[in-house]
Amino acid sequence: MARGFFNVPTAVNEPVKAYAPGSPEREELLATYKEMYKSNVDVPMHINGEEVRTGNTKNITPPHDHKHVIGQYHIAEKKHVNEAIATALAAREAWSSVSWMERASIFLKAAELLAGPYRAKMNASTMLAQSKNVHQAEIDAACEMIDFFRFNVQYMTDIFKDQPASAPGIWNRVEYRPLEGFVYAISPFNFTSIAANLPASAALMGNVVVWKPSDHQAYSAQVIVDLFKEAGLPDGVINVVYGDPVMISDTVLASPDFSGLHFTGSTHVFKNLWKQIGNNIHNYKTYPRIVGETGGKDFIWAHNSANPLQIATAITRGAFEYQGQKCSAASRSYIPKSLWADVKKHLMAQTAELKMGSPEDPSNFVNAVIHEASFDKIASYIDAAKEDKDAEIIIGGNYDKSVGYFIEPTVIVSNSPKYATMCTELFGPVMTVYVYEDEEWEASLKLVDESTEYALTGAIFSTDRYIVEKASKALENAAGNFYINDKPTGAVVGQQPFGGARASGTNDKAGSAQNLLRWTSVRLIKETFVTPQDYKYPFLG
Ligand SMILES: NC(=O)c1ccc[n+]([C@@H]2O[C@H](COP(=O)([O-])OP(=O)(O)OC[C@H]3O[C@@H](n4cnc5c(N)ncnc54)[C@H](O)[C@@H]3O)[C@@H](O)[C@H]2O)c1
Ligand SMILES: N[C@@H](CCC=O)C(=O)O
Repeated sequence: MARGFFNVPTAVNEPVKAYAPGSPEREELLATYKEMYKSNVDVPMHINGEEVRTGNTKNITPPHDHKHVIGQYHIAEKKHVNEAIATALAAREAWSSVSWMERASIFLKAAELLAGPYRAKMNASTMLAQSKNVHQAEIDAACEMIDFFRFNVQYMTDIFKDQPASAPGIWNRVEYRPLEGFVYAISPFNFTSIAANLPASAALMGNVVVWKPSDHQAYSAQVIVDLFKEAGLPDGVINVVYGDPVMISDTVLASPDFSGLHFTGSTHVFKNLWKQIGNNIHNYKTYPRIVGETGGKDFIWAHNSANPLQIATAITRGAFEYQGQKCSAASRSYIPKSLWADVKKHLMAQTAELKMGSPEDPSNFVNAVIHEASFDKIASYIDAAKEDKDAEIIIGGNYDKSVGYFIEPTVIVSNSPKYATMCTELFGPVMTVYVYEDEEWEASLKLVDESTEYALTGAIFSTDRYIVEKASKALENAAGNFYINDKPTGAVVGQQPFGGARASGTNDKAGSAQNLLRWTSVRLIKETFVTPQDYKYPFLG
């Protein structure tokens, strides 16, 4: 019961810890990693707050050390998915009517727990099972997740404040109801923070959720569940199931109470889910909300007024951090001929310094790609580039999966702007460069715009403001997150709301009020204080 118009704490970004040698945070994190490496974790599903173990399990193995089993997770049969749906619906009445401050408090508490006692666990599980280095784990699993919780609370109250005008004698108001039914959250392997945010953003707005994490993120998903529980999230609000994504999705999407999909993952999976929802549309009680952030083929475009060292640095960080497994990762570059020799020189120098190996050694900048299927796919494109006359590998090109799924940061130069690796999302540490004639810079912008189906992130480099303006205009639909003189990765909640259009998603901007609005169904209430009792217009006399 609210007895006041409360202000929530002003959201601020969680400072990124440095983990410098000898620092207490580094010692705690590496000790936690070592402990988890030996732990043999048993990850259950979570339905109505109960841990559900089916005995039907799959192993969890570090991508950089895939012969070592660090635990297992339990997978669902159809009946568990139906239980998760029924449980969510049973929890809905209490959760949807509890005051928003109670919901806000839970997620604000989760933010503080994660900033403190859960930080090392969340980061270490992400390093271990998703193969992120210390810095990549910290900016994702700790800071971005904390930011999602804090900023979403603030955005929720900003939304609530948006109220209509009222003419004399009446009071118009809107209430932001949760959707009628339940939300289905499907999350990817690559960002622990996204995995937490997909169910949490819907739950914050009063919805109940069935959450299917990626199999490859199960370890840190368990830490997220523990965090929510300790923060006070009631049983049944977020229910977690693992297993066959097709069976789980078929079951969920067959429910008449399905009211929203919050998806992040690849484009083809999202398109198929959309189609399936369309085919089932006559069965649903309400039109489901569909929010999906999907694939990308993110670009770096440079003009000859740009600084070659800055371009090379943007490629090294933008393409190779987290092994190119960010949806925002740069994977195609367009460089003017007059700058290419310098850019190449800096790129060779920088990539020569990159160390590759287990995240347990913080000096390793590059770790392993997520699983064998991904490794094999990336390796096959590298092999093709070794043969193709249109392509030349100038950096990297080696790979080895004997211990972990390691692929060297690789740079391909292609003389064809439509070469396969200029257009296809590989989701690995591969950058393809197309060198264009300086005077053809306008035509090269057209190539950037038209070479792929995606429009997620992109970066342009120039010191000439006329060029910056022209390129920004020419590429206005080519990226939902557009960067000027900076790499195209590393969006920060509250600063760069994230998402793309075209085949990259519905662009509902994770970490923004726009996203939260999708999880509400507005009820307008008009109350008249002096209710008319005479139907006649004045001119009728
Ligand atoms: N735009 C963004 O914000 C964003 C952010 C992160 C990742 N991504 C994209 O995600 C992809 C990488 O993540 P991934 O490998 O985990 O993606 P993925 O599509 O393989 O899996 C994502 C989720 O969908 C599930 N899934 C897989 N097949 C399914 C099916 N047939 N039906 C229902 N669910 C299914 C998976 O189990 C997982 O939970 C890349 O394409 C990347 O660009 C996009
Ligand atoms: N928001 C992240 C990317 C998330 C997708 O994988 C970034 O901006 O780098």
